[in-house]
Amino acid sequence: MTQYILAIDQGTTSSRSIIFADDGRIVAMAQREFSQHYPQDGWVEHQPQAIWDSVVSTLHEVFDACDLTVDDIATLGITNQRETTVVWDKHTGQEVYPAIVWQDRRTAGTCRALAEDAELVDYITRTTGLLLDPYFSATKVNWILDNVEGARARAAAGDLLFGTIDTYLIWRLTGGQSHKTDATNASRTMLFNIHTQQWDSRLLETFAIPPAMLPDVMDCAAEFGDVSSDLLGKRIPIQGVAGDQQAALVGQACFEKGMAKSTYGTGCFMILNTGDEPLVSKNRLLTTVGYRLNGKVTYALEGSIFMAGATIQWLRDGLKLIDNAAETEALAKRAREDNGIFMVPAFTGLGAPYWDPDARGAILGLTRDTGISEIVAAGLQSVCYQTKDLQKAMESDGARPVTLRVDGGMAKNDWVMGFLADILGAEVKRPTITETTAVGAAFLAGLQHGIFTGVDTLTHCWQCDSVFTPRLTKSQRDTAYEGWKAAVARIRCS
Ligand SMILES: Nc1ncnc2c1ncn2[C@@H]1O[C@H](COP(=O)(O)OP(=O)(O)O)[C@@H](O)[C@H]1O
Ligand SMILES: O=P(O)(O)OC[C@H](O)CO
Repeated sequence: MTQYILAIDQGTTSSRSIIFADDGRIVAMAQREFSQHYPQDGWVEHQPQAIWDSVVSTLHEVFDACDLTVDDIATLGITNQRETTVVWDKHTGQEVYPAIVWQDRRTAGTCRALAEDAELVDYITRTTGLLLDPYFSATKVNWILDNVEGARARAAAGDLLFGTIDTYLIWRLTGGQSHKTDATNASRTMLFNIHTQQWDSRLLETFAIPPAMLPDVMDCAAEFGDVSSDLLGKRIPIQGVAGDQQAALVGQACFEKGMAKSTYGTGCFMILNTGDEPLVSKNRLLTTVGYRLNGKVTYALEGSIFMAGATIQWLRDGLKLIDNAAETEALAKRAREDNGIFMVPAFTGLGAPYWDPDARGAILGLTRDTGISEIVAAGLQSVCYQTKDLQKAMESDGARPVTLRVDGGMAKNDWVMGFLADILGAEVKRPTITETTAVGAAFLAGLQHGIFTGVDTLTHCWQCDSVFTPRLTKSQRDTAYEGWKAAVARIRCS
């Protein structure tokens, strides 16, 4: 008899619930967007209640979209936007402040001040694999405790809990019975020692965070608690959890050292499986937990690009050059080739490997015959050139990606994927199922539940939809990439 798995994918702009059959098929999906709040320049917040409401709505709607009932569901997996920070009262469940989102830069000053201590900066990188940056949860928790009246005293008294979105959802789904996270989400807090797999007491002291606020850290396939029967009418075990980018690594079946995936959504996150050893980057890539199964950690290198699909949104909403993202493909095909136009989409600075927060965007090489097609093509190409930067950084760290699997909204664009293969000089593979984050969460839950016996099951289920093969000669590729590097050099601030 077919077994069914429910996956919650709680992303930055929307929440999805997806039901998978045990052969990997998607049976039904429901999605809800929720509001983004920008209370000040550089601040990004979510209302935890709005996140919760969107999740609960999709949990009901996904059953409306198919013939199954909750009795058909064997297990539940969760994947989530990472780093986003919630602090709540453990007695009332009430958050003390809105969720501070991963994109929020309000703690940049704190990070700059701490960065004067070179030994601390080095300690953070050695211990957590991360860079001292507002992106991660640690300074966000510290900010809440410092800025919400009475919060520090309540935290010291043991009344407040901290969680990333997985933990917050587990807490609410279980009716406040379970305060847990998984090793991938913990590895994005800047409070977690990725070598010992423990919360780090020195960092908790540095960021003045009481240890009692922290969730227990579990494997990605583990017992996280049961969804309370009040919610869906039946208890369902939560048995798989991973941050969304790591869940995509799992969902893309990148289980061998050297396999990489790149997710092209709003931003782009490229993650390379580096096996048992945490490889320390000399090129400002992040070392992170890829997944942890049966207590065994598989490490990964990660490069984060802030503007991927968001560049296309800007072409649509900011410049109004296009009506929808899909149009870009036909326009780019019409663009003059080798036109020497480069767009550097540093709207909020540059991410990996530059980490240049003050850089700002530019379009270079305009001539009288530049038209909309050329500008659109340059926007699409910028995402590929940034991926090339990450590939180069990984290679220079001694970790050449041998396979690149792609997913996310932008991966649907054949022209972009073709150019990506051209500029990387490597094959790019797109799977049939592109909901890879949810696949990863469902797979982890199914693994713990005993529906799947091991990672080999997913390796065999993964199906390729398209392979994009490089067409440019090495010299054409090198010339194009030199042009990109020159353009980036023009806008760098640090
Ligand atoms: N055919 C396309 N060509 C280029 N970009 C696209 C295309 N379709 C969607 N996108 C871009 O992909 C993004 C949406 O991808 P998605 O994976 O849903 O993102 P997220 O999960 O971050 O919200 C949007 O920013 C959109 O501009
Ligand atoms: O929600 P997404 O897909 O934009 O992913 C966000 C990342 O997890 C942030 O690190």
